[in-house]
Amino acid sequence: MIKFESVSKTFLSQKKAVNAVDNVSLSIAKGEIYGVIGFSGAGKSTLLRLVNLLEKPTSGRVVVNDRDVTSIPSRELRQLRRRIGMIFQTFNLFNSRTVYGNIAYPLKLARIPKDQIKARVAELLSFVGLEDKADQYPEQLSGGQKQRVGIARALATSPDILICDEATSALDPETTGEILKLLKRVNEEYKITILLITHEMHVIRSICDRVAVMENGRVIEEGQVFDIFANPQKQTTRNFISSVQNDKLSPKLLETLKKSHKGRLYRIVFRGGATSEPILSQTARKYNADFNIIYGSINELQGQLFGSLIVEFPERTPQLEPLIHELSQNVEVREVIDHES
Ligand SMILES: Nc1ncnc2c1ncn2[C@@H]1O[C@H](COP(=O)(O)OP(=O)(O)OP(=O)(O)O)[C@@H](O)[C@H]1O
Repeated sequence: MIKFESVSKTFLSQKKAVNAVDNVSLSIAKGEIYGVIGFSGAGKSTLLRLVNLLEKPTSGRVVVNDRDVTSIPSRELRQLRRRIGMIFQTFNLFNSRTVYGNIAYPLKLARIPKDQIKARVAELLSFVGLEDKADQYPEQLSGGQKQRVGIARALATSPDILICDEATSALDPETTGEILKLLKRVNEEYKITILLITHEMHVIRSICDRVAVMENGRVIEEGQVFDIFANPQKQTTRNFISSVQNDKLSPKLLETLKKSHKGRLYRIVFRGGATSEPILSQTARKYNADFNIIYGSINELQGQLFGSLIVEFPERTPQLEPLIHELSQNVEVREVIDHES
């Protein structure tokens, strides 16, 4: 559906070359929600803009719907762009047009007859839940409502692909959740492939099937969201994950816990299958040991359970070493000695 083949994009800025996208190869399948995450300046926006040729690659190929976008004539490019909807962090609505006018705009450009435009806009307004706002202007809408208009406008020409440039970054957490649910519906009900960029890991965790982590123009890690969460390879990825895991101990909290828990502290990481088994209690019972769960979180991710607990075993536990050894056959176990980065 979308393929980046050894794609690079270099900008010349004050006579210095900036490799915004550096030899990226990615393949996004039809029907997927694919997320690209990275810090500011990682190259995400540039990568996204290569899909509809708002930027031209310096080298490599970008293939969309089996066509190399860099080599197609401009008339065909216009047609291809109708197959690719785009939404933005700042919504980019026309302030002088009503909600109706904004959504109708791409249909007018495509010379669709007026009665068909009316029917399509009505359908889209109902889909995004703004039936009663057709005659209002963007300035009369909340951020979430503006993004709904942005989504309706992007869907107007029935695209196959929706690209989202930090679509929820300007919204509060509750509105973000609503917009992400709407994007999920866009994907499921209209079967639209979504490519999104974000710097927020919770966006990836909420709706993406696969994720690529970008740093300095390169993809440093890529895969199924669950696999990346369960087994991150790079420190940048770990940092993004810990921003949503909420189970890392700060030095201050560790100090407090150690004051009130004098035993040995272990972090036990659960990934997928292991969470459905009572491994911890079974193993502790076998060794006749007590334990105390003192901190942690278990979340759902792509239908699987995932998370970690910090467990205290009393210092006097008689067979602690074999118990920990047996536990670590099934789950990841590590002693919490110092604060964790
Ligand atoms: N038109 C341009 N001319 C010169 N340099 C550019 C241009 N566009 C982007 N860059 C540079 O390319 C690099 C990647 O920028 P890009 O906007 O793609 O990153 P990003 O990950 O989307 O960051 P942000 O989230 O801040 O937008 C940055 O160093 C940026 O300064």
